[in-house]
Amino acid sequence: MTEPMLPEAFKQKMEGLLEAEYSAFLASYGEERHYGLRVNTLKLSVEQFRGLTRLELEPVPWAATGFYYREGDGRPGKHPHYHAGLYYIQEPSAMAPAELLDVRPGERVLDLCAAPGGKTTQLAAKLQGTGLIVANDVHPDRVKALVKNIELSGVRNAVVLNEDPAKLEGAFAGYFDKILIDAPCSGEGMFRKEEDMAKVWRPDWPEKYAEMQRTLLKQAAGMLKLGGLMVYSTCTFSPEENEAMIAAFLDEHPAFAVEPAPAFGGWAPGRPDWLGTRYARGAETAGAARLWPHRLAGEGHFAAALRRRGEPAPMAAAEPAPGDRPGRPAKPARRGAAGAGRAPARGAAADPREALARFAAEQLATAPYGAAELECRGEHVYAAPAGLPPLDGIRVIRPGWYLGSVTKQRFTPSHALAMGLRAEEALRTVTFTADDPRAVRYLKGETLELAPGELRTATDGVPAKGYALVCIDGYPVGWAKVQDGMLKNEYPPGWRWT
Ligand SMILES: C[S@@+](CC[C@H](N)C(=O)[O-])C[C@H]1O[C@@H](n2cnc3c(N)ncnc32)[C@H](O)[C@@H]1O
Repeated sequence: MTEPMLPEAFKQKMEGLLEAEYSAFLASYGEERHYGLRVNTLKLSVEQFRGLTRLELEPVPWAATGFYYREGDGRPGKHPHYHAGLYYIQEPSAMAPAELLDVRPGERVLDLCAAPGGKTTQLAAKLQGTGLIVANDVHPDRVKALVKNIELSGVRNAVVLNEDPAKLEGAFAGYFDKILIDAPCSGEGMFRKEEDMAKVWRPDWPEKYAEMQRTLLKQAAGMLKLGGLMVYSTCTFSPEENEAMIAAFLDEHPAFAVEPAPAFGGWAPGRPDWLGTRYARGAETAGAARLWPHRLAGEGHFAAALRRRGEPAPMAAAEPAPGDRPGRPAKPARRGAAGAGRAPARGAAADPREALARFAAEQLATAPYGAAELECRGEHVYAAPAGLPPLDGIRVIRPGWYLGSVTKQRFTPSHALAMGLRAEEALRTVTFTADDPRAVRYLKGETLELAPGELRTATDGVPAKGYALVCIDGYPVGWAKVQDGMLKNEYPPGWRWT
């Protein structure tokens, strides 16, 4: 491959920093970039995916669900399995920060700079549908991509916000077990992947971004529980945005300490020797991780894990009592799985939850929203994860899993509902194999004809007319309405195969 045109000032700076290692660093820009994907374990296991795909996968040493694939080895971004959300295409070193955050089921997690959602979906997979993940990004356009990726991945317990973190500090003070700050940065680790980044880079960018990063770190710190862990990461090499950021933070926040990064294959320690004597706790930045493109198969990253010392207060885990959340409707009559069986009489009341319960009874085998709180915003119904604080005054894009909308007391299921379901949770399913041309025709939005027996029902006696969950190799990709052996396509226009 041809080397990207690296800015002269960048080369000089890196040569000064890396000294003897610089020639190996520079040579890495002449090598092929690395392609990666992460299996979405919300949908299937790594073994199941390996059994399904023809991609040749090599493990990423630091991510159990991460794999390298070869460019030209099919196009994973244009495959029916991609539309089923079976994997997320992610640069391998970008998988490191979420691994370092060590998220466990049941935790409350914040992804502060989340769009387009690579790390949000990675963290959500670690939660396995338990606890909750708040995904925030300040840019309205980028939030749209974040929502799409969360929905494609079938995440049920995410809340998506579009806020300046300053507005989150009050609502979420001391609330989260884990926080990821994947900070906006000068992007020096992107030069091989996106040449244009090298063209626009300026020598004063590290200082400019450092100012933003300092604020983000401080804001995140206030939202972390005692005993909680946060990871700060960038895809850049400059010490100003990395070791100096962490050292300054430690000097100002004595309650935080660096949790030393594990020694995964090729990970290098932070470089306190680049800081001089300016910071009292600079030496602790050796515990951060540097992923260098000349030392491992990845484009480059920095990540530091910071533990807030102290035991979490016993009250911190308490869930608010039902109805305790100002700005929300009073808690509805509990729905849960039972809601699927008991449909209120048609036309009895205008509560959107009743239309949802009717839909669940007629179209689903089980109502899959579990302990979530059903929340209505206008005609839209969401399943919000339990235990959220009031979100008044905060721009909430998704208060939870978007289930669908109600017009004239009729519930229309969302695409997000289809993507978050498992095939066995629908009463009617139609499955195509990924090789069946009808899989792509469905993804293009075409109406399809079914052969006898192709419509599967969860039990005998389910009417052949109604919503069917269309699956590829057994994994949902969207809705269709079945009538007289025809599949009327409900795949949303913005998602279609082009
Ligand atoms: C490195 S990207 C995040 C990538 C993302 N974590 C992923 O893995 O897909 C940084 C993000 O920070 C967002 N951002 C910039 N300033 C921000 C701020 N003050 N608060 C929250 N997000 C911000 C940008 O819009 C951008 O999407």
